Amino acid sequence: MAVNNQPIIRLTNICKSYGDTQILKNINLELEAGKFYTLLGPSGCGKTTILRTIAGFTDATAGQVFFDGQVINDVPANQRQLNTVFQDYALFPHLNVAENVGFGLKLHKVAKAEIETRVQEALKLVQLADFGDREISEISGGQQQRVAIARALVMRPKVLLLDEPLSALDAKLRKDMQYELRDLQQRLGITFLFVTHDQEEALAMSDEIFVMKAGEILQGGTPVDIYDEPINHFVANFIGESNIIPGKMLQDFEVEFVGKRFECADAGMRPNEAVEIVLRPEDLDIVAADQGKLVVTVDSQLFRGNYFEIVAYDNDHNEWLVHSTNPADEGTPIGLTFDPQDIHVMRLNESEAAFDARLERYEDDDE
Ligand SMILES: Nc1ncnc2c1ncn2[C@@H]1O[C@H](COP(=O)(O)OP(=O)(O)OP(=O)(O)O)[C@@H](O)[C@H]1O
Repeated sequence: MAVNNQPIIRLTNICKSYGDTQILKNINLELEAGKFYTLLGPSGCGKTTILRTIAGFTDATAGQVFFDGQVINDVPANQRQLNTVFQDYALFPHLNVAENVGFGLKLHKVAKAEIETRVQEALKLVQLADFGDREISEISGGQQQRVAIARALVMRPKVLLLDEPLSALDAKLRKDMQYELRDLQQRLGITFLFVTHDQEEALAMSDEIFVMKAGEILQGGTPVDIYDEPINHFVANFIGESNIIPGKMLQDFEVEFVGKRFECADAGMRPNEAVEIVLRPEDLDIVAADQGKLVVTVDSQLFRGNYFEIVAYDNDHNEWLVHSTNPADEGTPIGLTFDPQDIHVMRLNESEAAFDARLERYEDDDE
């Protein structure tokens, strides 16, 4: 028997332009069934346009949208087996909670008794079982957000598209909802494609993240892969905090920066190739100045609750961010040490495909 392992959603070479402005540039992505995916990128990079193209609210200028192996470019939005949760929830203020959730089923002429059962089921999933009779104006922002999710889930979609659904919530509620959404996705086992410009949210919730910039997907991968091995300056800078320092690859597993040679875990570049190195602030340890692999001078610091964030400069005027459990004295030199494995070396203009191929090649060589 054939095993169905094709992606539930596949985009091939999707382009979108408004007039002369190209908004999406050759987007290719695949979503497997049952996983939590996130499109992450700054405002205006095209995240919503990708969601709208998948949902059928926007036509691509070129390229194909596949759902379960079938091209769906010409399938109207209301006939696609997916639902969208919008940023502003788009609830109907004149309908109560249950009526809002059951609206789509009523439109599809589902029998009244079945609507009632499915609405109750959906409200239970989002922990609002007793709220069916409430007016929308009588529930909180977080509850409205859950009604919007219940309204989408009641249609039993195979894929749920979520466009910045947590952005209207305050920080505490937003965090609670991150857990709830992640838990809900795991319990239901349906595919979520979530849009956010909040990198912490993306790292916390996703099985896989696609990092976008100006209409392109720069890198896709698990949160750990993207955090540990960003392919370029933009991704390294956008995901987490990092020190990005110019350097030179001397040979495989040996890099030079701030005028010193260091062992590292990267390879496959040309000798003397200009590169950038990434060292995360939490991977740096402070020692006495004469014992450091590098010496930097402390410029300023902020107390962040469970650590001090120290800003320091080396002799080449590179800024270094260091997370430390102890404060440092401003204006004084300190030593920094780090594990060679924590140095990540990036080529200056490497595509994701070339990066992946190089990684594969030298990981094979290692064996
Ligand atoms: N109907 C339209 N006509 C012209 N330009 C549009 C239209 N819709 C979107 N755009 C432009 O396309 C670009 C991408 O918009 P999109 O909403 O996809 O970005 P986004 O990454 O979701 O941003 P945000 O995080 O701010 O929601 C923006 O520059 C936007 O102004």
